[in-house]
Amino acid sequence: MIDQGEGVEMFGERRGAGTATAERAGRGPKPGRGPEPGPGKRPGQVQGRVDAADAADAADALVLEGVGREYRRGSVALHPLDLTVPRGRFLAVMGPSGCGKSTLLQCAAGLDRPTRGTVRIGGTDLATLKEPALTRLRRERVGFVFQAHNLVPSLSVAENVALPLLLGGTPPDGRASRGLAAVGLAGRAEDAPAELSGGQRQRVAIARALVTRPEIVFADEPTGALDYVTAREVLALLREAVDGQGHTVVMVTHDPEAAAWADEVLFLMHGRTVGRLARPGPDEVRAALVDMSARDGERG
Ligand SMILES: Nc1ncnc2c1ncn2[C@@H]1O[C@H](COP(=O)(O)OP(=O)(O)OP(=O)(O)O)[C@@H](O)[C@H]1O
Repeated sequence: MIDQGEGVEMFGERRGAGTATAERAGRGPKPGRGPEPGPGKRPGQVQGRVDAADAADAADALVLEGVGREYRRGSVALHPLDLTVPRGRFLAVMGPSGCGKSTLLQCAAGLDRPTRGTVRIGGTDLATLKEPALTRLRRERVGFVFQAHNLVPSLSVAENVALPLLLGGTPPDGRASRGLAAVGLAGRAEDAPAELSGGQRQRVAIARALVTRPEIVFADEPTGALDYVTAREVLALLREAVDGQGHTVVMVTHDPEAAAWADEVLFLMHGRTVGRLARPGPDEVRAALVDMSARDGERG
């Protein structure tokens, strides 16, 4: 059974209608996660990054207020929802095909304009930005990891990682090399993407997504094309990006195993938030999905 929650704030800094069952039970972390935060720290909070915070850093990574998306009149892909993702958190978004996961991600990432509501990334209201500024925000303040890694085949691995910096006119200054080392590919910098395995390419895509130190990383089915072991490696990197480097990740996934790496799982159905779970294990995620479908079936 999962709790209902329309106004969704991770870990309930502003608790809405529902608080996750697992959270109430005070259950600890799952094995296989990254390191736990120390005493007095919020999950995923990294002290160094917080100490270095400037005024902009004080804002939540992502705030959605009443965000909805209608494609045609009467065809609502996303009913108005509220969602806050503080910095340094890892949120997974799940739900059956067509429930609005990609629509939510695209609106939140500034890839699509919602038909109502407000999206703020690091305090910036995306509706106030014209296309060039929005493009710049996506390039400099947002990281993307897709199922298809979207590496440029004619560029080397290192050049692919450096690309977001180069496009913004910023010299990489060793950041691409450090990013590649962080994903365990320091020795492959000069290779072409075609010379890497699928999992290695996805690791390059993660290094590229993090190279600008974005305020938020959106990952759409990042492990969808990977086998179990390789998927775990990729998820461990995303987890480490949050726990070790203070990044914020929002990941759409169909896979309960993948969702269980997140700090919180948000469940959508028919374009609405129908529940959330804090730090669930894969079996709890599976059970929640079954419960959701059963309740939906009862409603007919
Ligand atoms: N460009 C579009 N024009 C019209 N309807 C759309 C468009 N994109 C999505 N939709 C509709 O919006 C709803 C939500 O789609 P969305 O792609 O967000 O779902 P999803 O949960 O990501 O699905 P999946 O898991 O299959 O990728 C669906 O009913 C879909 O048909």
